[in-house]
Parts: sequence; C-alpha cells; structure tokens
Amino acid sequence: MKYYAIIVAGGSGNRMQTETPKQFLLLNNLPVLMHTVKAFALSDSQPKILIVLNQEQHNYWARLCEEFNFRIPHEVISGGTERFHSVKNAIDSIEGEGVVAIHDAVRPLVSKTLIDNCFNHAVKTGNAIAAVQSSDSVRLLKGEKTSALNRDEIYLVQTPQTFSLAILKEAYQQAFNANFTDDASVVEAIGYDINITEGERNNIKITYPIDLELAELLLKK
Ligand SMILES: Nc1ccn([C@@H]2O[C@H](COP(=O)(O)OP(=O)(O)OP(=O)(O)O)[C@@H](O)[C@H]2O)c(=O)n1
Ligand SMILES: C[C@](O)(CO)[C@H](O)COP(=O)(O)O
Repeated sequence: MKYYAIIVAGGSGNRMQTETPKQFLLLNNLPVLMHTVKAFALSDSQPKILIVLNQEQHNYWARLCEEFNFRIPHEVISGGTERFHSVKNAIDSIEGEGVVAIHDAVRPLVSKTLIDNCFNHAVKTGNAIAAVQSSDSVRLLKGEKTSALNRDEIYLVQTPQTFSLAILKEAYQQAFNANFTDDASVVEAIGYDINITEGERNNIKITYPIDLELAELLLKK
C-alpha cells in the first residue's frame, strides 16, 4: 500500500494576528510546520510527504529549510484560496492508488501513534478521522433559543483525516461549499459514512496566540 501525507500550510493565520503566518512561528526553537512534518516522518507508515504552501511562501520555506538544516524529503504544492482548494491541489498531484492522510500544519503535537492508527483504520474501512469526545457540556443555539445536546454524542474533530485516494479524488470534484470545514464534510457530501479514530487531547490546532503558549507547555511535559 502506498501512503501519502498532505500537510496543509497554505493559510494566512488571520486569527493569530502575527505578521509571520503561524505555521512558520517558532515552537521550542523550531518552526511549527517542521514539528508537524517530523511527526509524519517518524511514523511507521512512512508516507510520501506533500506540503501545501502559498506560492509566495515557497522561497521563504526553502530558506527556512536551509537555516534549520531541515532535510526530511518532501514535495511542495501550491495552495489555494480556501483550505478546500489547497487540499484539492495536492490531491490532483497524486496518481494511482493509495491512502492519504490530510493534516493541518498547525497541529504540530500529533503523535506517530495517532498517524499510524488513522492510516491503519482507513486501510480497513476506506476512511478514518481523528476526533475526541467533548468533555464540556454543549448547547445548540437556534435563533435566540439554546438547548442542551447529549455531549456523549458530540465529537470534536481533529486531523489527520485519512481516506483512500479514490474516495478523495471523487469527493474533491465537487464545487466548494462554505460548509466544507474539513475533509470529512467533503467526503460525507457524496454519501460516505465517516469513521472516527480516537484522537488525542494534545493534538491542538494553533489558532489563537494562547494555543502557541499551550503547545510550548505541552511539549515540555
Ligand atoms: N487557503 C488555505 C487555508 C488554510 N490552510 C491550512 O489549513 C490549516 C487549518 O486552517 P486554519 O487554522 O484556519 O489556518 P488559517 O486559514 O491560516 O487561519 P485563519 O482562519 O485564522 O486565517 C492550516 O494549517 C492552514 O495553513 C491552507 O492550507 N490553505
Ligand atoms: C480541519 C479542522 O482542523 C478539523 O477540526 C478544522 O475544521 C479546520 O478549521 P479552520 O477554521 O480552517 O481552522
């Protein structure tokens, strides 16, 4: 079986409000994106790594690789307007058969175990996405009324999100829809049931400044 990892790093990080996009910020003296790529390179699945970067950041990334002596082999793909388009560009560049894990560059604390669990689960079932059960109580807001939901039925979705290449190719033929907030929602829209692999509480998405501080603390554990 051929394994691929698409690491999406083509965003601009508006919510982080830093001049340097968050995927390049230093976490324990190494750019966030390098932590993420290292996790995939350490996994038993040994996927071919594709990094999606905004066209304007290709040279910047090449300079960072030199500066940090970063030698993990990878291919660079150009990003698109939305995460959906960045993922699509990478999928379009892959031919043949295989299993593909899509992962946010800004989830640098993902473990090799979680990566391998997602790959193995997807090999058996066609797809697997990392998610954790909600530990907070949850409410649904409709108009002005809120109502409690059963939190045991609520999963908070992470990445990796892992699929057979054939399913991804089919799903990403669709036109972009603002409800496509992850890859599972794109695949579900063409009729597939989505399988959950137990995610990790540490596998946070660096979205706001506090998340980078949290990631620093978690790495020191
Ligand atoms: N056009 C885009 C938008 C996002 N991403 C990537 O998708 C992941 C999750 O997206 P998000 O956390 O929303 O990142 P940004 O879009 O950069 O952040 P923001 O929404 O705050 O601008 C990130 O690794 C981001 O780089 C991407 O590859 N291409
Ligand atoms: C893919 C994702 O990380 C799953 O939780 C999430 O949907 C990305 O959302 P963002 O708004 O693009 O950060």
